[in-house]
Amino acid sequence: MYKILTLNNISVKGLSRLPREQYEISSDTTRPDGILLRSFKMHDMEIPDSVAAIGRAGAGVNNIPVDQMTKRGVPVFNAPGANANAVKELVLAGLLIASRNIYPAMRFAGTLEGSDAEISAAVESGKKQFVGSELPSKKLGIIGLGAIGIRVANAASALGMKVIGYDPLISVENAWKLSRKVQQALSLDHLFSQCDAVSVHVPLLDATRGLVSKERIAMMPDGGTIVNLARGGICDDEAVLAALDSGKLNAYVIDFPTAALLKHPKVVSFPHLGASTEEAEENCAIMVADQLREYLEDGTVRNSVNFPEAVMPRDGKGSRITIANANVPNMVGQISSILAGAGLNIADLLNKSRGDVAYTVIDLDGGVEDTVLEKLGAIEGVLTVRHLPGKP
Ligand SMILES: NC(=O)C1=CN([C@@H]2O[C@H](COP(=O)(O)OP(=O)(O)OC[C@H]3O[C@@H](n4cnc5c(N)ncnc54)[C@H](O)[C@@H]3O)[C@@H](O)[C@H]2O)C=CC1
Ligand SMILES: O=C(O)C(=O)COP(=O)(O)O
Repeated sequence: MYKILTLNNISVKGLSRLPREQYEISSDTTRPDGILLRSFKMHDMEIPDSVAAIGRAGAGVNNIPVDQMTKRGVPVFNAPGANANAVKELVLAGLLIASRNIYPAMRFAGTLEGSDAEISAAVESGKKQFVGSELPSKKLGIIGLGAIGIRVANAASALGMKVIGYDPLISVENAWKLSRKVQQALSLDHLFSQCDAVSVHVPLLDATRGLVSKERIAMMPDGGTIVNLARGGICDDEAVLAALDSGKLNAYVIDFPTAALLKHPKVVSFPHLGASTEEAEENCAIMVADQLREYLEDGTVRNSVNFPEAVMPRDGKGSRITIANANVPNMVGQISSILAGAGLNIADLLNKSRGDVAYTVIDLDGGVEDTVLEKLGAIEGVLTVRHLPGKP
């Protein structure tokens, strides 16, 4: 029986991918084999050494101590693209809320009292305070052309906006998906200096912290909008607030409000709502539950943020061993010597590496003794050894 600890509410459709006769799922289990979570902050948590894998039902993994898990040989999975449409829709909503002054206009309408005739008169005289602008008159800069950025760029372009994107690490697959109308920015400064609105869609990393800075905001045309549904910290909030006060910026759309941001009338705050749709919650939970199950049962690695992709078909009968180790020379040599020394025949073998981690999947013709697993675990640099018995 595998034990799964949930640290957030995970969609039932996702959890149902883990059969109850094999999986015990609980929010307070001890010694779990796997963890499923959304935005729970794991950095201050003691992660039991029983944990073999972690599944993030979403995109961002800055709430998970990924480096620490890599050193332990524990893969962290996420659900790339599974909530991207939900975020795209909220970005478009944010742009429209800001450009049409929808929030103050709704507040104004909500305060009106009197007869229908009086309300009608107040509506007609009051509406001039909320005159907005239309999206096609604006140029939008997208920073980060991943699952979300691509969708925002294509949708904004289809709505008639001029769109320019910046992503020096764009994948070939994503580049193929980008509308031909989207221009390429050669640098961040090139993007900021010509965009009325800028939307960030990068992970929070050392390299992206404070990316929307005082200096870059100063390059924008007056009256601009910043949209940040990516993570708090990517924009320098103090610089944004100062630019809102001076009129340099007209609006800041944020999914990660702080006390200072909530007080400002030009800030459009959402309560981290980007991925909160039934569809996205289900998509993410299903994707990550499937990946966690495949890893626990077969050692397959798909969509990990710290492990190499490793998919080796399995006939199911023989034993499978998986080994995560430091990515140094002669590991496969040492592993196969130990197996040969124990008289075990390797039926199939896959070895992949990514950064500091290498991962080996070995199918054996027969079973394997615990003493052999102990010898494998004792090789210097080996992080984890898992034995996945054959299935009938
Ligand atoms: N508000 C919400 O509920 C949600 C927020 N997010 C946030 O959005 C982020 C992006 O999500 P996805 O598009 O799904 O991820 P993704 O991994 O598909 O795309 C990220 C893109 O950023 C690019 N990138 C990385 N560093 C960069 C840099 N320094 N400059 C420019 N581009 C850079 C990468 O090349 C990649 O193309 C997540 O990491 C997460 O923080 C994601 C989903 C929901
Ligand atoms: O997927 C992401 O990165 C998100 O920010 C979504 O967070 P959530 O799962 O809604 O807590």
